[in-house]
Amino acid sequence: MIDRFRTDCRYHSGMDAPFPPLPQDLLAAAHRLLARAPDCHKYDFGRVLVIGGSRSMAGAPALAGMAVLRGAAGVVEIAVPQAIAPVVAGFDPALIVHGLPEDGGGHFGAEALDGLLALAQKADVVVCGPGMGRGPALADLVERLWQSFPRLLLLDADGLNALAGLPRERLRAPAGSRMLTPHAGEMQRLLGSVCSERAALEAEATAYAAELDAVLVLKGHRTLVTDGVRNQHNASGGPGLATAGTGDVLSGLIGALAAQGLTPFEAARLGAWLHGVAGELACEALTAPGMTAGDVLDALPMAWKALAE
Ligand SMILES: NC(=O)C1=CN([C@@H]2O[C@H](COP(=O)(O)OP(=O)(O)OC[C@H]3O[C@@H](n4cnc5c(N)ncnc54)[C@H](O)[C@@H]3O)[C@@H](O)[C@H]2O)[C@@H](O)CC1
Ligand SMILES: Nc1ncnc2c1ncn2[C@@H]1O[C@H](COP(=O)(O)OP(=O)(O)O)[C@@H](O)[C@H]1O
Ligand SMILES: [Mg+2]
Repeated sequence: MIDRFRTDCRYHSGMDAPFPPLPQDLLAAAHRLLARAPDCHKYDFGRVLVIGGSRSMAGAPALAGMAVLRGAAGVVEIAVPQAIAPVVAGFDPALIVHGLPEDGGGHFGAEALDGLLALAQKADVVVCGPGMGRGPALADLVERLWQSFPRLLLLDADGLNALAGLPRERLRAPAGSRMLTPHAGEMQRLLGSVCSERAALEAEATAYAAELDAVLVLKGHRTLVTDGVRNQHNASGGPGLATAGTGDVLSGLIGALAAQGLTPFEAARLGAWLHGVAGELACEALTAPGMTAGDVLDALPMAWKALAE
């Protein structure tokens, strides 16, 4: 019964090792993150800005922000519409939260754009989209970030929905590295097509990543990480991750790894691996039906430990 339960929590059942091995080429990068100098300080580990949230979705940017910290970046700032700022800050005292002007629907308003771009200037990585909703100013925000932010911009959730509404010719000249983390539904929206077969969707996603010169993480069972040329599937994780908010955790985690100096392709692959291992650990402790995204966050320290071993 116990063995059956353990294998239900992961999709590499049948392996002897407790977790699927990390691909060899990521080991050196992973161990660089684990080794900290005695005189280090938080700004050695990068700053991430999370932009997201809306009146009904305060949890998504909070989960992403917490995953930035559990992903070992030194500092996270979270920018949200002002009405939800106290709620988001209440998730954890380590979060720095900025409230920006909102429209009547509880999304960022047009007056928030300059403030958001100013906050981005200090960040090594911007994660934009979790819980952001679909307000009228958001396409403009994403277009301006795409064209002007000179470091890694990671778009997830409603950041991707805003991107899907922009003509592709306006995305030709990004100012820095770009990463997209869609689930299958968001990927189809980006492509503007319905593609229900996974292999065909992966092929289209790869071509899309190449066209945009972006790293793309197509999430789900055996998450694909592609930069349009290199394609890698993640081997960790399992069905316990099919619960609200786990994608928000992944976006913050990948942002944190990139802020610590991993390349976007490395950060996406290591992030997917750690996230999957944390999902397996949470599932083994709590069952797939019983676990939540907060449990994945709480299991991330043990996933780091698995990496260290
Ligand atoms: N506590 C919170 O504040 C939470 C907020 N969330 C936010 O909710 C907003 C909507 O996100 P949703 O993920 O619901 O997406 P959407 O509502 O944009 O898309 C969901 C649609 O895509 C379809 N779909 C096809 N393949 C899918 C797949 N593999 N996974 C999921 N859906 C698939 C679904 O059937 C559904 O029709 C985002 O801003 C997201 O960040 C969620 O992350 C959940 C938690
Ligand atoms: N059946 C599954 N097997 C493995 N991983 C899964 C499965 N279902 C969902 N996941 C993972 O859970 C996360 C869900 O992300 P997403 O759909 O964006 O959720 P949300 O928007 O609610 O945060 C992704 O990392 C995805 O790979
Ligand atoms: Mg999501």
